[in-house]
Amino acid sequence: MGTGARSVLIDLDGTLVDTAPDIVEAAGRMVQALGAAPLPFKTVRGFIGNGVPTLVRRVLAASAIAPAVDEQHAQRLFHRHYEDTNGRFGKVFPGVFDGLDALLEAGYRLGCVTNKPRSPTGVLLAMTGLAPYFEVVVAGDSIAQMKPHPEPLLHACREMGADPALCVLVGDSSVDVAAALAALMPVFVVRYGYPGPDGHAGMRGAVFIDSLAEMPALLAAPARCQQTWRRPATDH
Ligand SMILES: O=C(O)COP(=O)(O)O
Ligand SMILES: [Mg+2]
Repeated sequence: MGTGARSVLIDLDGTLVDTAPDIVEAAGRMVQALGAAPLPFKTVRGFIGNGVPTLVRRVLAASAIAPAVDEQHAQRLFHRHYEDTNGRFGKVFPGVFDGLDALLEAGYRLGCVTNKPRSPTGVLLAMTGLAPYFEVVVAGDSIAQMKPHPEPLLHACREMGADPALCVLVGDSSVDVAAALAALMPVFVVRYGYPGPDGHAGMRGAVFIDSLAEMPALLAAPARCQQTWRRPATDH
């Protein structure tokens, strides 16, 4: 195998599931409950990636809502509405089930590392039928740190009893790229996800893919993967 990787850690929002419709709807209902008009879909989709507290903060800052509004209160509103919208409008991206099946077939072990909180993560993975694929799930409130900190990735490895040097990450955002590089893991980025405010331009060291189904062949292709190993963030 090219990377020598034995385990594949995979992001959730924007990588496995197109959750933006559910998240944007819940954020819109939160904003309406606070007396303002919902923001455009694309604006809120661009705020996804750093977990709920950051999403809520960004939505409040971009909305015509009194600056005095209590962030904790807004977060509670978001969570309440997201309980209702979670898994309702979003869909598993094309190629995901094929990719996961092929990875398991090829002998890789799988972990899911998301900044989404544990409770809705569990619900969504169960609803979509994705839960059985993953040996471990590390969510946004599982430990003290979230991506872009490397610790959630390293924590997932510890939980799996896997060597981080033999893991890769598949994600969609600059948060995933930063976390993987800090954990010294090769990182693969799906082009269809939610890259964050700076788009794909700043994602140095990432290998881009169009479908998770490409992963088994890529992990077995020495040239491309070794390039990722040897060229972390600073080199491009
Ligand atoms: O909840 C978020 O902000 C992002 O979640 P993700 O890490 O699965 O993309
Ligand atoms: Mg994501």
